[in-house]
Amino acid sequence: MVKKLLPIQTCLTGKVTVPGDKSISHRAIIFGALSKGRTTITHFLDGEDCLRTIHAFEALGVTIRQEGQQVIIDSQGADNFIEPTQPIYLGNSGTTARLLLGVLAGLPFHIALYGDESLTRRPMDRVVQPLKQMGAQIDGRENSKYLPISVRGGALQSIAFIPPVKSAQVKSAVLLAGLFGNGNTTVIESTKTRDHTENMIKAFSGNISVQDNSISVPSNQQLIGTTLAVPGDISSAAFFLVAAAMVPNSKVTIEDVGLNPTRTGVIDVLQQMGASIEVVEERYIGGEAVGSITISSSTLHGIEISGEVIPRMIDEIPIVALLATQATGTTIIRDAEELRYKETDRIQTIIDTLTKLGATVEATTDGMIISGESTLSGAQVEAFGDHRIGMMIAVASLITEEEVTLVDPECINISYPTFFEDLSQLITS
Ligand SMILES: O=C(O)C1=C[C@@H](OP(=O)(O)O)[C@@H](O)[C@H](O)C1
Ligand SMILES: C=C(OP(=O)(O)O)C(=O)O
Repeated sequence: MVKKLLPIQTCLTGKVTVPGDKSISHRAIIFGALSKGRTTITHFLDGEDCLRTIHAFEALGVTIRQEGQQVIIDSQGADNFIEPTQPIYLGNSGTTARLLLGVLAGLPFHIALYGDESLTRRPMDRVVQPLKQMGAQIDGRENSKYLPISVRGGALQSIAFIPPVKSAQVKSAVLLAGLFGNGNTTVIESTKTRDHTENMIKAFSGNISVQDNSISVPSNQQLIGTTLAVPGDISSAAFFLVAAAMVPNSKVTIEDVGLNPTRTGVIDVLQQMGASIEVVEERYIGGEAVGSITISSSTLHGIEISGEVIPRMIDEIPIVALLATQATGTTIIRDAEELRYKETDRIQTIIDTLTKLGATVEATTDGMIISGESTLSGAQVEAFGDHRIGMMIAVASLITEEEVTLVDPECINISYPTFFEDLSQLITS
């Protein structure tokens, strides 16, 4: 399919609530399935990736009822899981693959996993290596680096692990496996990554200790089902934050959005670039800060983006790169090599896409250099099946001189099925 996207004639105004956080939605299903009793989730992200996590736990015999954004899980915990007779399909979802591997490592089953073309290219050895160290038998393509992968799990040994990559998925996989260990499992991070797994273990009445960047979880815990409201996804909100900052005379408020400090790097970076943003933290749900963000069109300048902020905004780098094309001066992004291991090599796909739209962008090994204040032009562009690149193109099309044709808009359903409706609701007629 192709979608024709017209430049905006007016501005963006109003309020919007974005769908539930993808990372929290995945974890709510996983911990609901591992717990005893009923878990009720509201504002669940009804996107393709999170549906893969639901299907994986259904394959393990868990009863899950989904009606749009409400999900009810009835489970008796992992002791009652059953061995699936068919391989489990993970679609495009890296989070499902890596967190599920952590759970399967502790189950007395033989289970095979496979994914779509993109997921089949993404590295799994980052979780396979520590899980093997804990005692799971795992076998996959190219020395267990890639899917398809099969797991023979069981009783595990608890370990202390320092992830070689800055990844919440790796941390979470090891902590999940730690629940099936024989003592305390500890993960020590060099740079803090999103901490939704830690918050959720507490929300499900579990024990976890967090001291700076060292996280320890004891084994043999009985998690208890709970009721959870998922905050809006700041990674989805970022597309509207950038759109409002770029399009003259705009002012947009995103309500009920997650403001967990391990995720708000995009707010810090937009502020440093000169954006006029007001953040109001209103409440905590399940250990997660929630509030509203208001942003107005702003005069922007280039900055250097590197270091500890990178994991706090890793999925927002494509849309921030677009914003940098509209800022004066140069923006340099460093320490972001992890972008090469996402749904696409995002350093390459950002460069290819923005260059095709007329921007001046250069790749480096761990980031990019963006020269500011380009006039963007219309073109036929592809998202390469990557939802974040698809939404970046849609936002770029608001300010191009001519029409943009987006070749594969359906990939946006992976994380934001109602993206185009929510965007058009903000466009003032
Ligand atoms: O833990 C998570 O839910 C996620 C962690 C990040 O990946 P890494 O852990 O690979 O950095 C992020 O890019 C992904 O969208 C979701
Ligand atoms: C990288 C992403 O997700 P995942 O790793 O779950 O595929 C993303 O949503 O941008």
